[in-house]
Amino acid sequence: MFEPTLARPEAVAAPSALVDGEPAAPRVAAGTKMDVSHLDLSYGRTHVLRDVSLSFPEKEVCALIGPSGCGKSTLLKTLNRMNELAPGCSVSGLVTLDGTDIYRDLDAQEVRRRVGMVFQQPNPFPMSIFDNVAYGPRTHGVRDRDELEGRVEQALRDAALWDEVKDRLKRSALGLSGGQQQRLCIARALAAQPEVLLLDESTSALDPISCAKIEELVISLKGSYTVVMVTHNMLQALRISDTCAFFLMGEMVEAGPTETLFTSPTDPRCADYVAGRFG
Ligand SMILES: Nc1ncnc2c1ncn2[C@@H]1O[C@H](COP(=O)(O)OP(=O)(O)OP(=O)(O)O)[C@@H](O)[C@H]1O
Repeated sequence: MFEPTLARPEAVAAPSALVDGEPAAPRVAAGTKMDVSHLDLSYGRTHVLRDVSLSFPEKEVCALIGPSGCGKSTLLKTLNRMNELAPGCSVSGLVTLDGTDIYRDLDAQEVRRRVGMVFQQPNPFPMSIFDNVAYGPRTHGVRDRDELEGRVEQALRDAALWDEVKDRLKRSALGLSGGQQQRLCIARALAAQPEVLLLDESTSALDPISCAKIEELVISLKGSYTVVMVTHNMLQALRISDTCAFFLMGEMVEAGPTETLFTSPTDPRCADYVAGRFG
């Protein structure tokens, strides 16, 4: 076991700061689900994120784009404190969920329950389809069989997988196709009833049909969840995201409504990237 060396983030605009003895109101705009302010992150001596500030509007999809190694996945992991699991990681700045500082004022387990994550490669547990989806609720103390069954069915329906698996819930999840496995992983994340869903290149390992199903799924999830996704697929970002942020070498270069970012970006580096001239 290693000890994470996470530095306590220095609150830049701590929502819990006292002003004249009264708690200050959260300094995030209405409609903002998560907010990142002046975030810096290093792995040992490698400075990976530099003074990143970015807001994630509630119940919208935000795509993080940029060339390989620019820090997209690292930023994603700071949103549910997964970065703490990497040795030598230190972070400063402020990350809030509904205006609350997730590093100072929330427990890491609570953050990870409220902010779920799905990875690039489908990673179902070697257990039944039912047990995969029930895993989160069980971990959070749900024991009642009816409640568990209800949660599993709802999550599988939300992940557009119920009809394909309802007759084989006791069979191994490893027998599903890659695309089905990834939707199962989304169902597993949804069963924990998160408020935010992080998708880290979650379609890049899939065939085009499975990829299209996940894209449809993400579109259907907005309205219920706030989604932040990392993608290398510009067309995918254009198809399914509402807002988009372009990163380069650890800096957030430009962010805004996806259509604006793709049709009339202000920064020439962003213009070159979305036009496919590099990356
Ligand atoms: N656990 C870690 N320890 C040390 N360095 C890391 C770690 N994770 C990532 N890095 C480094 O941080 C930088 C950003 O990596 P990150 O994975 O966030 O980039 P990315 O934009 O998501 O890249 P890609 O698109 O290729 O997935 C890279 O230089 C990477 O080598």
